[in-house]
Amino acid sequence: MSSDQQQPRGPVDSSRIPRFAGPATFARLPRLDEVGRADVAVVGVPFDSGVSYRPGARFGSNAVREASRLLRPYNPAQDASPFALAQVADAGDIAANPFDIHEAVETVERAAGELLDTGARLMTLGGDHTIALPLLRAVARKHGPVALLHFDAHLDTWDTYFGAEYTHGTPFRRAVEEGILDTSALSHVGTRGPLYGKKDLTDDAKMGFGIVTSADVMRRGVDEVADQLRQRIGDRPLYVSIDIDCLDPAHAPGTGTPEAGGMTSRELLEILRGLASCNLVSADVVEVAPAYDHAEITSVAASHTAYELTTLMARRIAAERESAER
Ligand SMILES: N=C(N)NCCCC(=O)O
Ligand SMILES: [Zn+2]
Ligand SMILES: [Zn+2]
Repeated sequence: MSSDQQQPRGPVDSSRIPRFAGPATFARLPRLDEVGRADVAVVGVPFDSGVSYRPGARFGSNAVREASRLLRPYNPAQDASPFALAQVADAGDIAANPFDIHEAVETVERAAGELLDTGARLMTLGGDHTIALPLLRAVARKHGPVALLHFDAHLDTWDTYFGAEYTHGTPFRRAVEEGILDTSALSHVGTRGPLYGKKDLTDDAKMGFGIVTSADVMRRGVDEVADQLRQRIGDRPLYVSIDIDCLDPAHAPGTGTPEAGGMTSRELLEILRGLASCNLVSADVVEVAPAYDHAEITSVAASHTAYELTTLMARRIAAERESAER
């Protein structure tokens, strides 16, 4: 860090103020309005009007914030202190219309674009998976078509539900149609469970997606999977979208469309750590529905997932700053 730069303001000191006291921001970090600008803006999108089964992900953003109180400032798995490497701040919530999906999608795209215009990378806490589409639109407006790494039990490349084009099962088909994804670097990880027909898979492959199923992760192991993903992504601008239902219901019961046979939270976190060299430009963690959770199992997993993603972004920001100063 050059001497003229201010040190980032980190989390509240949990040895002085108990971590269960005070309002919850992500990881007890300052609010964006307290620090002015951020390198990584953690933003909530409490929207779940695009779900096909159990509702409730609108309460996910705040559940993840609450569960993130126990996060600590040093990440040993990545040997990095993310909140010292970069200014990470909680940007609050994007208020989207729960009764009008088209309007909500526009609101999320506009608000995300405004945050990106400040130079921040986004760590978004959902909300249901519908919100990935406007987030990708905003990111692609800045970076051009991006590589996508999508962790999910589901493909989310279906066409419509009840005639609706914007739902949590359709964001990535829309994104491919709109040309905002780099179709040479699209991967699903954690895929499993029953489909409507084989065509779901052939359509998905035609769009350019590669699939690493949850069984592949178990058989091949996390290091080999991460190596393969890293090779496919290269140095392209990368967006990572994590549907918490990529985890087994034992690791993430609090979600709207659970499927048996999923990854463990340990596998997810390890694969993410294996992406350390990638140019992660923004990310989301979605589909946490706390009403079906127990003992914060799901929101704790989601908060640690967001912490690993934030660490990846902070490390990349620090590396870019160093190479610019050289
Ligand atoms: N994105 C999530 N979580 N689920 C999509 C499931 C769509 C369906 O009900 O077929
Ligand atoms: Zn899913
Ligand atoms: Zn999904």
